[in-house]
Amino acid sequence: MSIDVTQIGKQFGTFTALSDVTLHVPDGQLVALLGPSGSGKTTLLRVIAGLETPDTGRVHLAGQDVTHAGPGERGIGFVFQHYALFKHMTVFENVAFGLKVKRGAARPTAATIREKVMRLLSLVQLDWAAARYPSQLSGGQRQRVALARALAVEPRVLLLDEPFGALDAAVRQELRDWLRQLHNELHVTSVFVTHDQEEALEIADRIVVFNAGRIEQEGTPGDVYHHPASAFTYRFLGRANVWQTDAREQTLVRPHDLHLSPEPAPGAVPAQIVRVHQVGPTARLELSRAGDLPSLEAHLPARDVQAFQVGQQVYVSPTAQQTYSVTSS
Ligand SMILES: Nc1ncnc2c1ncn2[C@@H]1O[C@H](COP(=O)(O)OP(=O)(O)OP(=O)(O)O)[C@@H](O)[C@H]1O
Repeated sequence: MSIDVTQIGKQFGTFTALSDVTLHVPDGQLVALLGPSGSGKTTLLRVIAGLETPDTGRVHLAGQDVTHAGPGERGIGFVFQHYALFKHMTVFENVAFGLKVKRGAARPTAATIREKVMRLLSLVQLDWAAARYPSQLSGGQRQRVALARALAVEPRVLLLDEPFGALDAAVRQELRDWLRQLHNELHVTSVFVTHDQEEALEIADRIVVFNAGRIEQEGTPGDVYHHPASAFTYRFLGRANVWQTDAREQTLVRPHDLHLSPEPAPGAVPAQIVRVHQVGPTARLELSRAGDLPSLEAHLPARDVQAFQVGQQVYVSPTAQQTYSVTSS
């Protein structure tokens, strides 16, 4: 089911949480809302869910105006950062809950509920844990139960608010891959809030970058990463060096786009290696430049770093760069 939000504005007192936000999410897409803390991502998710009423603008689901419909009328599933499973219920009962509380004819038979819950549990690879309690599961497993529970009522839209935020890096990675796979199977239109750019770039069909209550840029992961329209997006999507700056313009370079040579080369500027930090396949070098030019961070494949050492003078040139007018940062 497609989602359209049009010119949404939302104030909390004098604070503007959302300003003129217009967004189209086509049916079946997985879209990431990406931005710093406080930029309005969760507020937009809550507006789509009907948990927050916008001051201005409209919300349409599948072309139908739901701006004033309650959350229960929208057919939306929600998964939050902190898995709110019922502690006193087994995994099976947690997933079955939304089906059991349905009223009258909408309530499936016990056999249908059982079959559906077990199918969902096998989809999230937790059928073996049906009789366990949440306290007997890891954080990642609990989050998968939360997702199965949200899917049980067959939502037309799935909203995920930092669903893996509380988990450690390895589990996050595993759940990312798994969520992407699940989405490929189910195609439920999904909106996913994160402040982790890698997470967004890896799993989303489209990325919407938020900055201070506004949409800064939107596009495919490739679009926003390779063609950031502003210094804000460039900086938010990865580490950035200020190569050159003046009153009007600023040139930014990614650490892996800096080329280092022990010998002078055309276009290369002298710098001194201040620190070499090598863990894993990539080495990080800190470089200082003469005068008051900002220092640089360069990333090299670990096998290339042997040629360089702390204190050495090197010559640095960018292999790719982006220039922005200073007002856009
Ligand atoms: N009910 C509320 N009352 C007052 N201010 C609020 C309320 N809800 C959100 N805000 C403010 O609106 C701003 C946007 O909040 P929101 O939660 O949408 O940001 P976010 O981008 O999701 O941030 P985070 O990544 O930290 O969750 C924040 O400054 C927040 O303090």
